[in-house]
Amino acid sequence: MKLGTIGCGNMAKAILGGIIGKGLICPEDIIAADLYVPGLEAARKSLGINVTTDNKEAAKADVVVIAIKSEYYKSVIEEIKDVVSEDTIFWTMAPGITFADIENFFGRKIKAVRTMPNTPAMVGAGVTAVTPNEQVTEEEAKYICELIGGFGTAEKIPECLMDATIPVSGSSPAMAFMFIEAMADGAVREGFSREQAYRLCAQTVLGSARMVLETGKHPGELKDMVCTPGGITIELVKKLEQFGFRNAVMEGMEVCTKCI
Ligand SMILES: NC(=O)C1=CN([C@@H]2O[C@H](COP(=O)(O)OP(=O)(O)OC[C@H]3O[C@@H](n4cnc5c(N)ncnc54)[C@H](OP(=O)(O)O)[C@@H]3O)[C@@H](O)[C@H]2O)C=CC1
Ligand SMILES: O=C(O)[C@@H]1CCC=N1
Repeated sequence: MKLGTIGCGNMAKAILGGIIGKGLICPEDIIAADLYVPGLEAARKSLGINVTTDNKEAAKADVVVIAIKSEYYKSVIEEIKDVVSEDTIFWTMAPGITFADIENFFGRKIKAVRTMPNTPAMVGAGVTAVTPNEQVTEEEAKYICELIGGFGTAEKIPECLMDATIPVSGSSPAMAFMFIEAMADGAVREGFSREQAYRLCAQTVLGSARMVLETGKHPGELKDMVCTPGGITIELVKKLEQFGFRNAVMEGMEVCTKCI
């Protein structure tokens, strides 16, 4: 299988790094198109892939990943639609671009898979929401999920939840990084070095996330295990609630979805 990407920015490079690193597709069978030549050259050097400034070249691949902003989809599809065959799997990752939009831009039915990846893909720990359209066979959907497995895990969801997934997993690394940064600021206030503060805080978040995934216990139960009766952790919980911690998170997620 040959894979092409249109757009070779942060997400495309993260995805390609995982797919190549896991040996799922060799670099020689990958071609990335972008307008930004220095970025393409850097990707060619670091990943060993073919690069081009001609989107049509990348669109001739069997699987075509569209890793550009939502607002460019219409014009890019206009540019490539004649070289995209009925067997091509068109892999999207842009907020708000629906199957109906894609069909409308192409003016015909095509095989499409909508995804919402996230940047932890850069370290092979991404989670990607995925939904194939009716033209994609089960075998093809399985293959795309295998490729996604190169940079993390895949979660199949219905198309109606795709936009709601953005604040849940697509954008939420930003929230997680802000949380780690805020914790580290608190640690620095107490006298820790930045380096040690980031290690302590990031490892704590990583370990806590693993507990949720590996114990299967409710996060509230895990939180309760930290809160010694009459102890000091429950004071921390109370203070966070007083400042609207959960509400701030949910409000942020709501506005993110509304912006799509
Ligand atoms: N970053 C993230 O965490 C996530 C991003 N996404 C989605 O993935 C997509 C890509 O995002 P991301 O990688 O962060 O963005 P980047 O800006 O890092 O990469 C996009 C690349 O596409 C190039 N580009 C723009 N227009 C064209 C065009 N007409 N033809 C070819 N290349 C073009 C850009 O060039 P130039 O800079 O010159 O415009 C840029 O190099 C977006 O739809 C985003 O919403 C989804 C989930 C997570
Ligand atoms: O901010 C954005 O538009 C993209 C979508 C999900 C993460 N980043």
